[in-house]
Amino acid sequence: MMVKGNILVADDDAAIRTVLNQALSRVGHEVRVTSNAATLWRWVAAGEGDLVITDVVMPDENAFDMLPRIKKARPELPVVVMSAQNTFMTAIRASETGAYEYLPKPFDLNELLNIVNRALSEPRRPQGDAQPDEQPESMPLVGRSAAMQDIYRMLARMMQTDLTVMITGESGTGKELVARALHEYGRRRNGPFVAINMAAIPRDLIESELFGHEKGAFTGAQNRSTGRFEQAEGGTLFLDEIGDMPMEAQTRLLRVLQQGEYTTVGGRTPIKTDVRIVAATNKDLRTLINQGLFREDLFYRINVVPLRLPALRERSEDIPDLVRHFFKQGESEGLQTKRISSGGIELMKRYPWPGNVRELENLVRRLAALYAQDEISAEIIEMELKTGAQPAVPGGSLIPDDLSIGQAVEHYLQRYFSAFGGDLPPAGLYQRILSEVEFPLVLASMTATRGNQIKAAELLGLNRNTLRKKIRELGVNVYRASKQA
Ligand SMILES: Nc1ncnc2c1ncn2[C@@H]1O[C@H](COP(=O)(O)OP(=O)(O)OP(=O)(O)O)[C@@H](O)[C@H]1O
Repeated sequence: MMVKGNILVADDDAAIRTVLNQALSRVGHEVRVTSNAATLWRWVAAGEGDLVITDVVMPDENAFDMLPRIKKARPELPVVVMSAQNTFMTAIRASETGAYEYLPKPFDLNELLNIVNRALSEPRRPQGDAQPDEQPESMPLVGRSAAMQDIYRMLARMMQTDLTVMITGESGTGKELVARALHEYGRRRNGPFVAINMAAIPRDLIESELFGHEKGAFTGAQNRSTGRFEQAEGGTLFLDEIGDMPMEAQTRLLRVLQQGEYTTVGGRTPIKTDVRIVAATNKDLRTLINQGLFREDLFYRINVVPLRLPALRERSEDIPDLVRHFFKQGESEGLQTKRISSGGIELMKRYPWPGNVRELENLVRRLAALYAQDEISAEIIEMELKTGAQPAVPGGSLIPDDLSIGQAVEHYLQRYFSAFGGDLPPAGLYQRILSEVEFPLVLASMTATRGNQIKAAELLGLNRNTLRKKIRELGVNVYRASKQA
């Protein structure tokens, strides 16, 4: 159902005013438009309008500076903020200053109409306190692609809540970074952020790590120990690789989520807990549920807000920003800042990045550390990316079809050594080359068996546990198709 309202529009761009005026009037709203902040403020102060749509940067005032005043004068007036500066911080500021919704420009008119309709039909209540916060000097998340815009908006919304967030995405897409941002910009920022990686802890110790144990609870438990839940009290607990959580620990976790309390291993007294849970996985939990390895009821409890981080190849337009960001980071640690030639950037945009942002970060650091020249040429990028390139890349392979594996490696090594002139490459070459061959091998086998580890192990002639270990070490990820968000 469409609710009609009186809408105030402020934007110094006449074309946007016209478009909004027409679109909103057509569906029956009353619309008033202005090109400046002063007029908008006059209307708002006079009690006019049921909803405001405003641009951020206007000639006389920035909407973010005006928003606290609007919220103070008219706490129930929803304000939709539009901006062409589509960064993480814009979304965060919009949310912190109490904007109803943030829309990166260019926006979709239908989306805007939906937001307007939603804002006008929701029961009126004041949203979020305006808290004029100091701007952090650096942004935690880099990238302005449409895919990242969606993430920023979702994050901005989630920061004002304590809802459980479930982050999915391939290895290296920034799941941990996002979990930290949720904490550091959210309302629990003054509490602790505690991270625990289920894949990195021996399975039989996970329960005790999470919930703590009493003295003598099991062999080797010589003292009482606090768990991560207790350490995270009042803050955020990040459960990384939650798909690797053993069943018993899952049962305990479910109880915490249902009842807000838990007992330590070997303990009797229930302990109340106030912890926000953020979980992450690069596995498809639905597959694990089907295999009986993950509790379905727990899944529904933690999948309250699913957030799917895009793979880097789905947002290759962010690569130049990321490259600049990582060179700058390296610079603050004493590495040389460099540029990558436009041809080099093009190659990087076509590369599939199986290790996602982490792989890109490593490459940029390697370039900063290993090469003397200011501008990194396309040839160097081609050579550096070559071992990771997979034959079936859309847009063309970098390796000729008729090359054997041995020839390809030989070819790579020749160019690799020559890139160092007379010097030797860094130590550890044997393992590096082997794992670069292992990666595509394991990935191809897992893809061919559609992620079935038993079949892939058989195909490779490896023990299942060995394969599991390799998958983890190499960061192989085959659950590409799990679209959830
Ligand atoms: N949008 C981004 N902007 C800047 N840096 C990023 C971004 N995304 C990821 N990174 C960087 O890439 C690296 C990998 O990110 P992170 O560890 O958060 O990934 P992950 O998805 O948790 O990986 P895994 O599943 O392997 O644990 C980190 O160094 C992180 O700082």
